[in-house]
Amino acid sequence: MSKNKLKNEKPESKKPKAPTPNPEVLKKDKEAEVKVKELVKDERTHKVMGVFFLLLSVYCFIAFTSYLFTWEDDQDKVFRYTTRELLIGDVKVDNLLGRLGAYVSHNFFYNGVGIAAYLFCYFFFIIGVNFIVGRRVFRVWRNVKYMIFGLLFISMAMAFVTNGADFPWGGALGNALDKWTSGFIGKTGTALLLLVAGFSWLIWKFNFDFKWPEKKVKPPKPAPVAPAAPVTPAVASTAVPTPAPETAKGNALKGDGGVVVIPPHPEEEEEEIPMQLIEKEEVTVIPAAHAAYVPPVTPPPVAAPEPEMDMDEMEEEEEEDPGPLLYVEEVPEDLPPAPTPKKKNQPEEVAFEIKETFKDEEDEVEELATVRPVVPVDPYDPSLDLRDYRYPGLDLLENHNADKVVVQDTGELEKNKNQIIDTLKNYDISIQKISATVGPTVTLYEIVPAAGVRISRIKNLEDDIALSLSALGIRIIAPIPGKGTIGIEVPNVKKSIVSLKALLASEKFQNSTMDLPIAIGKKIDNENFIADLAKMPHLLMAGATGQGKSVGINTLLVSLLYKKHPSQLKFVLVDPKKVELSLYKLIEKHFLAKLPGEEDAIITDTKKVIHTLNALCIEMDLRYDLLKEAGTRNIREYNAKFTQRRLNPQKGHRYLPFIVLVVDEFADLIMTAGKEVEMPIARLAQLARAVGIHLIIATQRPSVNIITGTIKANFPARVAFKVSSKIDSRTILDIGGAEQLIGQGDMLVSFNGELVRLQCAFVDTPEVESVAEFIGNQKGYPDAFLLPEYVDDKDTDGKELSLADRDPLFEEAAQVIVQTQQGSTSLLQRRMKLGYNRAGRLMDQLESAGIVGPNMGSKARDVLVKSESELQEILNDLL
Ligand SMILES: Nc1ncnc2c1ncn2[C@@H]1O[C@H](COP(=O)(O)OP(=O)(O)OP(=O)(O)O)[C@@H](O)[C@H]1O
Repeated sequence: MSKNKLKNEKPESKKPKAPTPNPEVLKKDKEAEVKVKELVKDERTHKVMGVFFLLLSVYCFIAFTSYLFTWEDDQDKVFRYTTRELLIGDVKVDNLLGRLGAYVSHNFFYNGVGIAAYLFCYFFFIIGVNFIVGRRVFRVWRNVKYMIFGLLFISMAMAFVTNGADFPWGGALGNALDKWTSGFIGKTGTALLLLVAGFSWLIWKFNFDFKWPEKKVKPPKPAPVAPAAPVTPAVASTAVPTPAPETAKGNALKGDGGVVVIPPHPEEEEEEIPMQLIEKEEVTVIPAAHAAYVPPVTPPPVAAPEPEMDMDEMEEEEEEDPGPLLYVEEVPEDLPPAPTPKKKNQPEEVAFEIKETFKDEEDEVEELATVRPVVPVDPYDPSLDLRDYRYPGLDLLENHNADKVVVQDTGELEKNKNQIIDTLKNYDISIQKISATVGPTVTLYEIVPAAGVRISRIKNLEDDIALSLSALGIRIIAPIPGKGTIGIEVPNVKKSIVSLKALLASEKFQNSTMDLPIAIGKKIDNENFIADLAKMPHLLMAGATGQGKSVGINTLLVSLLYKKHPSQLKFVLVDPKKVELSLYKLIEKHFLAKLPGEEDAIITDTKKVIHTLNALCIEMDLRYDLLKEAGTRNIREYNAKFTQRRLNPQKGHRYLPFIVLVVDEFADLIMTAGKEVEMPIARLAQLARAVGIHLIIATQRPSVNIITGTIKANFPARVAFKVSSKIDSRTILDIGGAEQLIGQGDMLVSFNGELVRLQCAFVDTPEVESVAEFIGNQKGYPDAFLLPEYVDDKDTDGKELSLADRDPLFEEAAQVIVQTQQGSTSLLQRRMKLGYNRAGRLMDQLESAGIVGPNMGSKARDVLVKSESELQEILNDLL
């Protein structure tokens, strides 16, 4: 904390507890506070615990193994001496790990569980691994159960088998169990008990197939008819809903999606489904005749068959699934498909589909029963698609010597203070008090003027004070909003760099729960300025060339990359300068969005910018439709509902990532495309906030013809680096001051009605490159996030009703309309992810082909073609 206060000559200022005009000055840096709770939650604490347990495991292993060879001598000593004498005294033992090793091993083996003590090494090991890796690699509860069983069984078995041996094979526990059981059921009974327990465990673990060879097995029916859903145990464990075929419709018991789930009758199942399958699915498999119909669902992307679950996994399922075995429940019709790759052990998500494999005489049961376990459902986790994604580490960033405290010359501070006082005195302005706050780039001198002094007088002396201090970039804030003081910002002779690394490492950023946290820089009092882009909700940046805009954009982008998973955020990058954002090409498959069919995700061509902006507008409209259908008001509520699986992906619902549009040189776009760019930007700025689309627009030339009133009105948050004139400053901030900045990341942020001076955090190009490389080297999505297609009206004008030039999606649209029998443009939009214009044109073409009737205003058009075969004939005729 580099906060210094200068004392005034006035006596009252010397009072130790004089009220400071600026309580902020005295504010402690909150980063220093370390709360125990946070410490416990801290990843590093977990890693330390992990290392501890791993070492404990190794320690026990060495001690135990050594004990196997040295027990005879060491046991003697352990018996001979008291614990105190043994541990503190000077007894010589042979155990590799000394007296403690001998003592611990003796207690584990002799007084404990004998050779089964090695189970503790295993247990410490799994705890250690779980802590270090930071996730449940080993299931602890399952292993605890195995441990308890293992300790009892192994110690007792060893005591029984080695009865009378000198070495404590079974330990005190084994001997006691053996003694009691032998007395109770005799030696033979104990042997049988141990065999039963041993075999039970083996069967439970490995589930051997005890098939009696001669047993007549009723010939099973051929494998399921449904082409997309073969009935195999693998499918049974698939976490993705599978389609029910058309034939199932005839047997629907409940068209509204209700499901009756009945455990199978053991006799019915026994001969046709392998034992394992029956056991696994006993909760969900039902005889087809009893099953209610679940409406067919679209097949999910092909999922690799899962290996069969072993009994442990089933056991886990049972533990985790408190749901009843028999229940009748409405299936929430809007259940999204589970994410791929699928999580093992997610019985709640299993959509099991079984085709009755044999008919009875009346051929009654030829149907597919689709059963969906209904409660409870795991929340949908969009990040599971890239479940192994690792967030970039802070080690990829540089400190830029930011940790070195740049000590300001106190002499200089004193000199400046005196100069300010003298200059004001020259104009007959006396002051009560003056204090200084040293920031990274400027020092703020706060003045409390004497009673009766008019603030405007001090304000008018800006140039004189600058002259007297012979410094550039002096800014006078009169008064400082919210305080009864006047601020004079004077550039420091020695400036310190604010490294992005320090900001990202700060507690405020690390613990932030903001939707889109951006670490912008440090305030004058060295407080970190971290804001939520989602709340801003857009950012307009201006600054003359070379003043830090590009660094500023990188700072924002890198902050977001450090906090967001690729499933949660997509960038649309517009870079007319072609070089500034090209580094981000590496993260195309993780974080970038682009137009379908485009090669490059970073847009440099003005024409493509227009298409992309319009595509974003379409995406915005589509998102609003989705929000409306879901009965939600914003992306947060919508995504919350979707992750709770209360929205049906079959109806077009999907998890909506935030989209951040970054335009590096807006002026260039406006010069070349004018209104064509301005209009979609203004639309997005006005409306896109609620649907999670946010804009960061930067420009070198903040003139009124570029930052028009429409644009300005929709960008409440604005950032100004140094600009060349007061007029530019007024254009961007509605107030002068940005022309007084000193460059190199010195900036003014106007946000929430406040104007704050910040030193922008610095991140260098090689750092951005290594972050992008780190992300880019990881497995990404198959392609960038695709925006909806946009077809320029101008490209198609005059052709639309000519069938020869019909839209490439014509056939697909016709099929959608005929299958659903709804002549609705918005249906086409949603199903095919199209913009309104294109869907409207397609509808007109369908009308010309006689597939739908004429436009009926707000009502859907009539569908004139009633079956797909009829449609096929029409399409063939059109060829
Ligand atoms: N926050 C910062 N801290 C320290 N130095 C900075 C900071 N931001 C920028 N600089 C310095 O200023 C130089 C120019 O910055 P930058 O490239 O971001 O300017 P620009 O406004 O994007 O310029 P142009 O419009 O010409 O691309 C950087 O190379 C760096 O040396």
